[in-house]
Amino acid sequence: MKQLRECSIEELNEYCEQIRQKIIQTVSKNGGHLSSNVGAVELIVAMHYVFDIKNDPFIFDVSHQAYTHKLITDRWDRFDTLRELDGISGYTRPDESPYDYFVAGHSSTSISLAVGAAKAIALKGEQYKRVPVALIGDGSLSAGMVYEALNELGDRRYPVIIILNDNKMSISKPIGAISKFLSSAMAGDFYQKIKKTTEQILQYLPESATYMAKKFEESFKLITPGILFEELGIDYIGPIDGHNLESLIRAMQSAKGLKKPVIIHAQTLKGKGYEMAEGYYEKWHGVGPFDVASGEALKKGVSKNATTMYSEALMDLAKQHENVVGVTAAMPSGTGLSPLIQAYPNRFWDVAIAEQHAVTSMCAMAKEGFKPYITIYSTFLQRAYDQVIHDASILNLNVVFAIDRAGIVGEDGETHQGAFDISYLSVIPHMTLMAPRDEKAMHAAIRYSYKHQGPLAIRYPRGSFLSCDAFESKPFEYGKAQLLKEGDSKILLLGYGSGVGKAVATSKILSEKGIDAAIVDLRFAKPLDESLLISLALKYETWYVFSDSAKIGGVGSLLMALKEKNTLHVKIKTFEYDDAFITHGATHLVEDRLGITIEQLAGKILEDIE
Ligand SMILES: Cc1ncc(C[n+]2csc(CCOP(=O)(O)OP(=O)(O)O)c2C)c(N)n1
Ligand SMILES: CC(=O)[C@@H](O)[C@H](O)COP(=O)(O)O
Ligand SMILES: [Mg+2]
Repeated sequence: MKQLRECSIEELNEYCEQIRQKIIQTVSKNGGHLSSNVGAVELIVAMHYVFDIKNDPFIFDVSHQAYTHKLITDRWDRFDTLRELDGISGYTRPDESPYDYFVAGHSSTSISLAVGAAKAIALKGEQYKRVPVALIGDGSLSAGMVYEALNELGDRRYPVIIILNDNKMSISKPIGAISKFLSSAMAGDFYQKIKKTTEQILQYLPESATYMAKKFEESFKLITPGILFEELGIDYIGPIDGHNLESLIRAMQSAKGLKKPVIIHAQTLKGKGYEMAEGYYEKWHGVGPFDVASGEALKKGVSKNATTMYSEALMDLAKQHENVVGVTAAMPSGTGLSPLIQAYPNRFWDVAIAEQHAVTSMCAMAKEGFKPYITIYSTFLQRAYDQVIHDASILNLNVVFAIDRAGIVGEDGETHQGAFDISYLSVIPHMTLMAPRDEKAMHAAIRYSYKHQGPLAIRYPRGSFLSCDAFESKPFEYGKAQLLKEGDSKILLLGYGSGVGKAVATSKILSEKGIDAAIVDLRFAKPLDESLLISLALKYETWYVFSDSAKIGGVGSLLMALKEKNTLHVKIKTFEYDDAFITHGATHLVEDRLGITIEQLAGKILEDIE
């Protein structure tokens, strides 16, 4: 394969087509982020053509759109292992390739990384030999962290190239003034025509007139999105066609020559090159395996997932109580809030990728007497941790954190696992933690949540619960657990949330071996049901904890504290996650790697008994 820079535009376009087909074929088999990636092919090929991957930091925001970068660098042959356990990650990972500058998965970090890299480059005296290049999408431009970075960059003026991939989509249709501003009319054809006409006139005018004409063209920037960036001290180039390699290469070369902060505004079509996905389709952002010809999903979800259960339960509550409101941070379908936003557009909002704003704005609504449901993935709530403490908990406000994707999420890997919410929330005064074990319990939890006083976190998994139908569903009562079954042995299995189903399944394996374990559904991790647990300690001396969460600060450690406080004579062993980030791959394979499948857990208990 020739070096990119030796290729003609025709050859580069051909190469883009090969890359696009490779992405479509691979994602159709493995699943992954389709429309973001096929829409960014020319952008990334042009980046590699103009900039030096061995020298210039290539920084991909979220990096879910970086498949082309992986294919160009050193991973074409391994690309069919995309998102598989021990395979290529769906995000950039420096431990996967030296060409991946930084890890990503959470949005809007790229410009801060570029500013930091630029500072380091300047301090090392490499300022004009290396330049950070950040690729960021229009959706990711809505998060506050971007403006923290632009604020400094525009002032310090380090040479940094920002490539804005504006496909007028986040996961779903983007909301907010910034996306409206980016797609303001003047950024479209009219401005391009004026620009082209100006350039044509320029060719025939004497030098002196050129200056005036240049000023005339510059003045038009005042009515393009460029004004936002130019006023912040960031030079603006665009808007340009993000699928036209010649325009992209020319823009990137001129940006590189400016040796100052520049943003290139490239307009692309999300899903470009796979017709069914071209345009504004939320469903083609993150997909499971699908048939390329028909676009049909190959794996249909069998049982109702926890997200749908939550969505239905919240809809019931919203119908009953007008003061129920809620937000999502740019994930209306992923969190199940779409039906509520449609049914009650004045009470449920998508606030864009703005988790901190989501939390704090809902705290003001709670202060005003509303009952907000802040609906957010466990991993993305990490972005608003201070707001949970500072704005929701100190005032002991009646806000509900509906924490989706709690536990192992699978192919998204380290940056997305919902491992830490129990640990990071249980330490906050006034915070209550609870978790339903199945659909009936989800409805009961949401009914309970409405009357709960103070901040309340309800966690539930990606996908569906394991069945617990054998046991009666009871209304939730503050701090109360539910003893599901007594046992003849001295063994007690304590489940929390999705862990209850695992405890139930494990107990079935034990009973086949003649071991009759008791099972308790904790229902609350904070506060624990102290009186019940003290009484159970008298009968069951060995406790096994089932919770999809990190060990440190998790349910097991909360139980250890209760044991210490009450001098309980019990041995406690938790099956929560060790102190390590959890890799990507199908959840059941990852759990097997961690040794926490039901069969493995039953085996560990049997080993202890022997
Ligand atoms: C902090 C954070 N919140 C939410 C998400 C979920 N998320 C992943 S990609 C995405 C949309 C990004 O849109 P854009 O930047 O326009 O990229 P595109 O997919 O359109 O190329 C969102 C909301 C995330 N990765 N990080
Ligand atoms: C890139 C990103 O962060 C999201 O697209 C995420 O992958 C969605 O996860 P779910 O598939 O669990 O909704
Ligand atoms: Mg976008």
